[in-house]
Amino acid sequence: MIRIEGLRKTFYGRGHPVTAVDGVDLTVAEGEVFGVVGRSGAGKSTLLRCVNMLERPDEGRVTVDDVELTALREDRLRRARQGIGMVHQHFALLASRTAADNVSFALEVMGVPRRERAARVAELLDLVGLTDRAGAYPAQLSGGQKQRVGIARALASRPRVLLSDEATSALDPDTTSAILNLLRGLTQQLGLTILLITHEMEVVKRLCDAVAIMREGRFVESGRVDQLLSRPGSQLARDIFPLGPVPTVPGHLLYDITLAGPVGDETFLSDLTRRHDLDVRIVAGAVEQLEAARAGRLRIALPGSAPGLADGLRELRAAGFGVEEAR
Ligand SMILES: Nc1ncnc2c1ncn2[C@@H]1O[C@H](COP(=O)(O)OP(=O)(O)OP(=O)(O)O)[C@@H](O)[C@H]1O
Repeated sequence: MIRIEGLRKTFYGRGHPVTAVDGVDLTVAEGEVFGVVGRSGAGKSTLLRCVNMLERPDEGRVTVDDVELTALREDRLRRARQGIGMVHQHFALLASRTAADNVSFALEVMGVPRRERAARVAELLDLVGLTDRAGAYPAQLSGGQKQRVGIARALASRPRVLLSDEATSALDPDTTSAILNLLRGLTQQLGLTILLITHEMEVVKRLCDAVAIMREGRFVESGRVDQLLSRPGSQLARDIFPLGPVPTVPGHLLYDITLAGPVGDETFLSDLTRRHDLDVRIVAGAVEQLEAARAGRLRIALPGSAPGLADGLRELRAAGFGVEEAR
């Protein structure tokens, strides 16, 4: 549904040129939620803005729903953009218009006749669960309600693709959770494809099927969440399940075990004890049901001199667990 090939964008301001996006390839399948995560300045916003061509890339191709946007002139591009909705971190609502009128304004801009607008606005507000606040102004709405208006407005043109720029970053955890549920529901209900940028691991956990970690304009890791988590040395696993500083446990060696996908089974601990006579201590850990898979990481301490140690670790790796010495 979205295909990005060899994308590059450099800004030439005062001082050094900054290559914000430095050769990115990305495919998002229809109905998939793809998250790009990374710290501030990694190039996430620039990448997103290149997808709807608010920013013209210097190199590379962007194809959305089989239309190559990078090949279009401005007039055709304007039409193609209607197939791409955009949700913003700070909602970008018009303060002088009610929730209903904010959504209606998007329809007006698209040239939808006045007599059709009211019914469509009602339908959109219902979709985001905001029918009872239709007449409220943005200042009278909570952050979550404002974002619901933002989402309704983004869906006004019946887009097949939604771009989300930190949609939940300004919201508290409960509201974030409700908005993530709403977005997940919309992918199922409307068959939407979502490309989102975020710095919140919660968004990856609750919403994303696939993810890319962006650093200095490049993807350092990308793929389906369940597959990335089960890859040895996965940065994503470390980011989602941070285990903190490594303590010293006298006489023991510490290992970080990653469980994901089919190996969501924690009986391995009792297996290590029973079959290899290892005294296992759990030092830190978290296991959760994510949208993409059941996954987690455990830091365990094993006696360094135990005869069964090498066999036990070999067996864990053979069973598909990620096993690394804790660092
Ligand atoms: N219009 C611009 N002119 C000059 N430099 C820019 C412009 N837009 C972005 N940059 C630079 O490009 C780099 C990437 O910025 P970008 O906003 O894409 O990163 P980001 O990962 O989205 O960060 P944040 O989450 O803070 O927005 C930064 O070094 C930024 O200063």
